[in-house]
Amino acid sequence: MKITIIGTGYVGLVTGACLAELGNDVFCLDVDQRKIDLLNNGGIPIHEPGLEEVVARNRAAGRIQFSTDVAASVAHGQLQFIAVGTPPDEDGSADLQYVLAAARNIGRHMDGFKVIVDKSTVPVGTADRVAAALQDELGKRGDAAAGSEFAVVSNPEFLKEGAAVEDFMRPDRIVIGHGDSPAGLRARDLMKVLYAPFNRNHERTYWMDVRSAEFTKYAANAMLATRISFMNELANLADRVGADIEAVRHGIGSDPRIGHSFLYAGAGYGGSCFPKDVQALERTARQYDQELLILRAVEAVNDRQKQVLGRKVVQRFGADLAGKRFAVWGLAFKPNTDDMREAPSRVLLRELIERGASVAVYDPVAMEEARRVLALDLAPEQLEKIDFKAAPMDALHDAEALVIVTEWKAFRSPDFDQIKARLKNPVIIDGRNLFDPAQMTALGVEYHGIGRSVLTGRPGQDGQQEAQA
Ligand SMILES: NC(=O)c1ccc[n+]([C@@H]2O[C@H](COP(=O)([O-])OP(=O)(O)OC[C@H]3O[C@@H](n4cnc5c(N)ncnc54)[C@H](O)[C@@H]3O)[C@@H](O)[C@H]2O)c1
Ligand SMILES: O=c1ccn([C@@H]2O[C@H](COP(=O)(O)OP(=O)(O)O[C@H]3O[C@H](CO)[C@@H](O)[C@H](O)[C@H]3O)[C@@H](O)[C@H]2O)c(=O)[nH]1
Repeated sequence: MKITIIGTGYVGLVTGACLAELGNDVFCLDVDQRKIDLLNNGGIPIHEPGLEEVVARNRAAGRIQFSTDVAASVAHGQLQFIAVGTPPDEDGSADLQYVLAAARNIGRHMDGFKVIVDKSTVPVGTADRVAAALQDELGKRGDAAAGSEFAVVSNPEFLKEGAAVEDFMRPDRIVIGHGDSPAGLRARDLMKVLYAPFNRNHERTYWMDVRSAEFTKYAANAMLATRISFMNELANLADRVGADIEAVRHGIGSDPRIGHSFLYAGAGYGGSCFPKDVQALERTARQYDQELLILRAVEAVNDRQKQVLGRKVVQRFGADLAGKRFAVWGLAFKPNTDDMREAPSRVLLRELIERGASVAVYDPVAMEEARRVLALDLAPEQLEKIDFKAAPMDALHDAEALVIVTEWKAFRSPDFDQIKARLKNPVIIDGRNLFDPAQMTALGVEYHGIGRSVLTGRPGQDGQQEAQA
């Protein structure tokens, strides 16, 4: 099929590349000329495992093209995917300006039947606004195409960064919301053909009305964020009462009604989705005079959890960190990505620097993006306190402690003798619970995990700051 993808970011590029991989003829549009030039020169603007190969293969086969030409993009696909950003507005609601601009562009140039597929994460009711914006543009036209038909369907995306290609190619489910007008049913039939290759083994598509599909996306992210905040809150309590949150995780996850996924306590959730989507759903509820109490707490717990590593440093080394140096491993909000959006490392670095410390940092792929983002977060003299190192062990020299923020695979089995030899004190503060506390004690490492104080003989102590917060 001929498909246009509007927005060539994480979701648009992965969607375009994967649909091309299935034999479709894909046109990727973006307003960012630099991004399009980079892609046309064989580059990839994001770090996403496997993506470069899929893009290269399909570019060579002539199945994917990149352009800023709006008219050509509208002419190309009968299916027009909207995959532009929906960042939080000042009040936390989703900013729909890019989505509506894309809709207007389609209305301005379309000629004949089009299906607008909303892949961006958008509040319930957005499809109606997309249809209205597009219709408004059509109404301004005096040509024969002004009466063109269209349908808006909702097809939210559930891929995770760092595993985006895999998630897209092997989805747990495909959610499609469509209307039941003749145009809506025609759109449903085209979507059925498009997604048929994903349904060969078993049917993965859930067909529903448009509003339910829009809602499903927020419900999924809100549920996952809730599980994380729930576990983080319990981990802080475990630190105080002397229980091991990892044992508790296994103990509850073995109940199939609960399951093992997304129960890892840590330094808080980040990324471009959970923080903004939880906020946006709360905002939608308020617009309808309802308060989502659970989600308000999920957000508050996460804001506090992002400070947990800073609190553990202060608890161990005191509030005044002037003249002290710390090593930080991991900057990206999660492994296998260079995405720094809402990354807990940003909260930690700010706190350490504001308390007078200097920091040596290392991340396997996010160093360049971190430099860009931290330059926006911090004043120039604060930025100077950050030393970007080329290898994890280089960050340890003269540091009071190693703080781990992101669970990259390369950090899982380090040489602890080297770590001990380089650090000033053999202290590891682990925001992702990578290591076995008993093994750390045996190795002579003073280990502070999240919710694991019972195993290091410090129940009550590691939790003190949480109690005061
Ligand atoms: N990143 C994820 O893991 C993920 C997963 C599922 C859903 N989502 C949702 O998908 C949407 C896109 O997210 P993303 O992370 O891919 O964003 P992104 O910021 O990486 O990419 C968005 C792209 O859209 C382009 N753009 C903006 N306006 C445009 C226009 N009028 N025409 C053409 N291009 C335009 C931007 O230049 C940018 O390249 C959001 O709603 C997000 O919530 C994201
Ligand atoms: O048990 C867990 C699992 C995750 N996290 C953190 O949660 C954040 C988000 O992780 P993850 O969900 O793996 O990454 P995202 O790429 O943000 O993906 C989420 O957001 C996307 C955008 O909406 C959705 O498409 C995905 O389904 C959804 O998982 C990261 O900071 C993780 O460190 C935890 O702290 N504990």
